[in-house]
Amino acid sequence: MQQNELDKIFDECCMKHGICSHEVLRDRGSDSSSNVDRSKMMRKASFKLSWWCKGENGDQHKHDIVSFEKGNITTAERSSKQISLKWESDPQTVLILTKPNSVSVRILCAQMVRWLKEKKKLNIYVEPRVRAELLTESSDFNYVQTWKDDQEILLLHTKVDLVITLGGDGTVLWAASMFKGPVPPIVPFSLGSLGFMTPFHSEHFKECLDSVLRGPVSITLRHRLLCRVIRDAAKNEYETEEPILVLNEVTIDRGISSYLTNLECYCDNSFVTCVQGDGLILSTTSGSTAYSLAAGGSMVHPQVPGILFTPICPHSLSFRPLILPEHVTLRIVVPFNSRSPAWASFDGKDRKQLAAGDALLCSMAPCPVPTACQVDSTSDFLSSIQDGLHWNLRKTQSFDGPRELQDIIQI
Ligand SMILES: NC(=O)c1ccc[n+]([C@@H]2O[C@H](COP(=O)([O-])OP(=O)(O)OC[C@H]3O[C@@H](n4cnc5c(N)ncnc54)[C@H](O)[C@@H]3O)[C@@H](O)[C@H]2O)c1
Ligand SMILES: Nc1ncnc2c1ncn2[C@@H]1O[C@H](COP(=O)(O)OP(=O)(O)OP(=O)(O)O)[C@@H](O)[C@H]1O
Repeated sequence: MQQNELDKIFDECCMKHGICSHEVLRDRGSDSSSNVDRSKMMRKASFKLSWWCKGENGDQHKHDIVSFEKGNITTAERSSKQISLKWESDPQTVLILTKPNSVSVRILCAQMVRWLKEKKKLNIYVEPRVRAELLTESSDFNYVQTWKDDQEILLLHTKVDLVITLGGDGTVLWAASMFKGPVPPIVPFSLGSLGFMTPFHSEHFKECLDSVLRGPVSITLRHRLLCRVIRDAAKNEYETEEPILVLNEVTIDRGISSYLTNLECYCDNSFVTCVQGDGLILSTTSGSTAYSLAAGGSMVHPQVPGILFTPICPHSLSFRPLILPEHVTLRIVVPFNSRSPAWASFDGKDRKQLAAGDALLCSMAPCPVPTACQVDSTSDFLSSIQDGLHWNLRKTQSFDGPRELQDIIQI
C-alpha cells in the first residue's frame, strides 16, 4: 500500500463504520508520521470491529448514546453491544504464550507451531523460554521468532496480529500484562483447571484457529484498570512510579500485618469511606468472578463498564460492595494514623508496600483486552459461571403429591 493511501485511511477513519484495527491498535507513542512506524503497521493484518446485533445491520454504529432532542432523554445506542471482528487482510503473525512447567502445554505448543507454519504459513513468535524448549526438541523450529529484551516486547503489538494463550486464566492475565498499550485479539485455549476466560478447547485447536483466522469472530472487549502508586515523598501527583495495568483487580490488603487495614477512599475527590478490615479490592468486571467474587462482590458481565469496590472482611455490619461507573478515578490513601503499612498487588502479583501517606490511584485504562469468544460474549460468560463456578446448581424441586388433590386446590 502506498504511503498516501495509508495516510488517507488514517485521516478518513472516523469510527462511522465500526472500530478499525489501526484505531484500536495504534498507540499514542507511534502517532508520529514517521515512516518507520507506518511501515511496521503495514505488516499487520487489518481488521474491523463492529457492533453486532441479531437481526440488525452490524455495520451501523451511532455515536449519540444519549439523545436530548426536544427535551426528551432517550438512549439511542448502548455502549456494550456484542462486538464482531472481521479481518480486512489476512493475519500473518501470531504470538503463542504458554503456561510454564506443563508437559501437556509443551506438547500442544509444538503441534500448534508446526500446523500454523506448515498449513497456515504464519510467522510465529514465542517467549525466549519456549523457543529454547522447542529447539531442544528439534532444530527444525529455527523459524520460530522471539525477542531479546523488554524494549522489543513494547513493540510486539505492532507486529502481532493474534495472540494465542495455552494455559488457564493466569496465562490470559500474563498475556494482557505484556501489552502496556493496545492489545491484539487473544484466542485463549483452556489448559488449566477452571478456565473462566479460556473458552477454546485444545483438542479442537485446528478447527478453532481455522475459524478465528477466517473470521468473523465475536469479541469480548475486557476493560482494564490503570493503577498508579503515589509516594508521600513525591513532590506532586505526576511524580509517580510506572503505571500498572490490571485485567482482574488491584488489591490493597494488610499483608503480613495482624492489624486492620485503615484505608481512606476517595472517588473523584469525594470522600467515600474508610476501609477497616483485611483490605479492599478494586476490580474490573472481568475480575468480578475472581477475588472480588470470593469477597462477596457481585458477578458482572465483562462488557459492563464499571469498577467494583469490594471490601475484604470489613469489620462492620453494613459495608456492602459497590459498583462505580467507568469514568471515575479512585484514590486510596494510607492515612498517617494507620497502625501498619498496606500492600497493593496487581492481578495477584507484583506486591508493593504502601506506607503511611502513600496513595494508589485507579481509573479505567484506555486500551481494553479483546478476547475471542467461542459463541459470543454473553453465552461464554453464562457457560463459564454455570460450568466453571456451578452457579445456582440445585436439585430441581419435584412434585410428588397426588394429582387429584392438586386439581382440587386449583379449583
Ligand atoms: N480468594 C480468592 O478467590 C483469591 C485469592 C487470591 C487471588 N485470587 C485471584 O487469582 C488471580 C490470579 O490468577 P492466577 O491464575 O495468576 O493465580 P492462581 O493460579 O492462584 O489462580 C487463581 C484462580 O482464580 C481463577 N481466576 C483468575 N481470574 C479469573 C477470572 N477473571 N474469573 C474467574 N476466575 C478467575 C483462576 O482460574 C484460578 O482458579 C487474581 O487476579 C485474583 O483474582 C483469588
Ligand atoms: N507465559 C508465562 N510466563 C510466566 N508465567 C506464566 C506464564 N503464563 C502463565 N504464567 C503463570 O503461571 C501460573 C499458572 O498459570 P495458569 O493460571 O494459566 O494455569 P493453571 O494454574 O494451571 O490454571 P488454573 O488456575 O485454571 O488451574 C500463573 O500464576 C501465571 O501467572
